[in-house]
Amino acid sequence: MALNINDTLKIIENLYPSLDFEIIPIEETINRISAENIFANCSLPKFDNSAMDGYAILFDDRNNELDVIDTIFAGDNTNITLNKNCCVKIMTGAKIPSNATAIIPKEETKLLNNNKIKIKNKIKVKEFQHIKFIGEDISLNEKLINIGDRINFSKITLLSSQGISHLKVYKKPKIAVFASGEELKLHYEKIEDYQIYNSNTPTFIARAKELGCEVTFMGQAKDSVESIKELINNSLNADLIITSGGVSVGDADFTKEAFQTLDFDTIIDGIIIKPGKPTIFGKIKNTYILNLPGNPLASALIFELFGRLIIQKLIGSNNLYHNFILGKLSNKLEIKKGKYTIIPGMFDGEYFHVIEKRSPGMVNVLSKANSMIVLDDEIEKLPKDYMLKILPINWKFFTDIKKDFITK
Ligand SMILES: Nc1nc2c(c(=O)[nH]1)N[C@H]1C(S)=C(S)[C@@H](COP(=O)(O)OP(=O)(O)OC[C@H]3O[C@@H](n4cnc5c(N)ncnc54)[C@H](O)[C@@H]3O)O[C@H]1N2
Ligand code: MOO
Repeated sequence: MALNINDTLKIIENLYPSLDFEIIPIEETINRISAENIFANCSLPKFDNSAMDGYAILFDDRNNELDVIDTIFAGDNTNITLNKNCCVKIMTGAKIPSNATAIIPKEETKLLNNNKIKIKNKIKVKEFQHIKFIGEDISLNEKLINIGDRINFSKITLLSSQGISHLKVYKKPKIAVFASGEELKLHYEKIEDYQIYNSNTPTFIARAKELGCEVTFMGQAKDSVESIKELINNSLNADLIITSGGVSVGDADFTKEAFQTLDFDTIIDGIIIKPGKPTIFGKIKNTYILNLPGNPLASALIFELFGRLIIQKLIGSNNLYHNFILGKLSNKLEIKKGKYTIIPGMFDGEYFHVIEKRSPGMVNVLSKANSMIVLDDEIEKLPKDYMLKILPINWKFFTDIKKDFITK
């Protein structure tokens, strides 16, 4: 029986695939998911230091002429204490004298002679100004990375600042992809007028790679149970098999039957959603299987809505839910009510423009879209400017239109 969208999401939320890990140099961890919590093993800054090139002084001496007793560079290992009316010349990042209570930038001082300075008139000095204090950035034992966090450049900042060279990350999940359909040919093959190119398989190979998976193309099944079974058997070392086509009720739709003969444990048999209702999800031993419909747009949208969440599980991410951005509908919209509906569109930063021509069998839709909305089954009409919850698909947030992005 077909499930509603919330039950489908709940099933995915409650999958607990077994995840393997490996330990790799941090330089290679980009886009991987951490399999360990990381705590700070040292405070940052490690010692009180200067934020400016200038002079470290005692705040109470700010109106006096000061003797320059030493110079401290970043990296110097010093242990200086200031006496009254003394100061040290100091560089940005250098350890300050233990009792210094202000740093005066060089340009706010005048040199009286080689060894004497005075803060220029009219300069207001605040106690502790331009001092970076021990631990104000990172405190000892602070949690820096959680299990399930995706590693990006800013996590690399944290790891390298702590002298951490290697990280335990989840192994990339193995995804096997194939399609079925007698009419299909691969894009590098010669085709006849009555045949079509298989665009779904390359799509899912590309998308799964983008999402951090190791992907294998398994080939293309003929419209026969035996042919599909052979590909399934060859794919069972994968964590997830993605297929498309052959899941509806046509005389040549054998995907379902082929899986059934192989101890397929059906988890989802149809989703009450448009497009993509005939979607099937299940498991053989430890391999999950997502049978998407053959229609290119239907399969791609179902993959974006549900398949991506399955992949979030398989890569070990702790981000297991869709997030959205609020934006306005650019023009009024009318749809047939009765089913939850996925609608692709282009969000320009303010307005969501529905892609008008969007039949489930089309291929020329998602390349024009960067996002989608999911409408409740009660909705029939939406007015222009209606506030939508927009789910990103292909979202880099650069645009081909020059915009003034400064907040004024
Ligand atoms: N009597 C009914 N017919 C259909 C129903 C239904 O409920 N009752 N559901 C429709 C819906 S909804 C969908 S979606 C499709 C799904 O069908 P299949 O998954 O069995 O897909 P196919 O029949 O194999 O193909 C459908 C369509 O997509 C093209 N296709 C298939 N694979 C690829 C590929 N890899 N690359 C590009 N295009 C592909 C195929 O040529 C067909 O045109 O069933 C409806 N029918
Ligand atoms: O999945 Mo179908 O029409 O809903 O393309």
